[in-house]
Amino acid sequence: MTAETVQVSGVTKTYGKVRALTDVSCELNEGETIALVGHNGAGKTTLIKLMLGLIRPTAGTVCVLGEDPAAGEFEARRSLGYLPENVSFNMALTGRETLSFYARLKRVPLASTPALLEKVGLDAAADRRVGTYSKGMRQRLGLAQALLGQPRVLLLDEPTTGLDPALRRSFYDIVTELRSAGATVLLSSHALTELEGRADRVVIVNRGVKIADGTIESLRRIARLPTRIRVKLADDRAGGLFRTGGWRRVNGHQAEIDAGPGEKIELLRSIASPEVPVEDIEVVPPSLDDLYAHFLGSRESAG
Ligand SMILES: Nc1ncnc2c1ncn2[C@@H]1O[C@H](COP(=O)(O)OP(=O)(O)OP(=O)(O)O)[C@@H](O)[C@H]1O
Repeated sequence: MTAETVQVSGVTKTYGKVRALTDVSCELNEGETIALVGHNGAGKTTLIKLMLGLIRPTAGTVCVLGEDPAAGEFEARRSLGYLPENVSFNMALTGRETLSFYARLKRVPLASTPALLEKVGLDAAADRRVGTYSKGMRQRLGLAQALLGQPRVLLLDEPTTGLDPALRRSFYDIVTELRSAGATVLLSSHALTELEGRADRVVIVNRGVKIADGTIESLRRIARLPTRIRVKLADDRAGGLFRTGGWRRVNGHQAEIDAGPGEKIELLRSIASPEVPVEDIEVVPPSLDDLYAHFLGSRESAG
């Protein structure tokens, strides 16, 4: 069994009259990458700040690496890495000086910083002032700071904002490496499409309430959303294809249908018939965007 690193139990957090989280419970495990997904203001940053011990829950408990993160002597703090949504650095310092500053704060050996700068692709720019860095470079410096001390739990708030596609890929390569080393990586994000295939689990929050929590596969099973089957026909003849109701012609050579749970295999068999001049078949399962919209919609209609 995998070990639990973070445990949030029945947490409610209010800021004055604003209720940011209501009775949220979730566990994060070792070697797991979790996507924390929700609208603006859903409560994602609040949840991360609670895990960091920057704020205290109004009700409920938070336990990180066996300790209360808001306690004065939170020993496990050095095993936590955090990348805030908006990284702000002293513009007058160089990248190397900035990272050394954080290494001292975290009591991490300074000797570990050059390798981190290299890991995030900033070695060549390490002696330039941060004020001359692009947004993506600052984001990468933020990531290097979060990686100081080989954290066991990494909390990354909107980490890929400002990164171009190549940098995003190298960012996710780093995340994969950390996960393999047993770290818990929590990524809060709006960029749902890029999280597919990268997150082991998805936690969806809406207006401070957790509305879904599971692997993408399990959420697909629960949501029972249709899988889209798209076929490319070799010519204008559709053969017996349209005998099955539900098909839509996309254009002269393409048609698609939404297959409900349990219908997919039967539909694929009917397409495989020699009567149908199929050139290509594409099977598109519901995306994370579709699942998110589904869970949000079912919550809204329930309440
Ligand atoms: N210090 C604060 N004082 C008062 N209200 C706050 C405070 N911090 C957050 N809130 C409110 O709590 C709610 C949750 O905010 P939070 O920042 O956790 O959301 P979020 O999901 O991270 O949003 P975003 O995606 O926009 O970053 C919002 O209504 C926000 O306005």
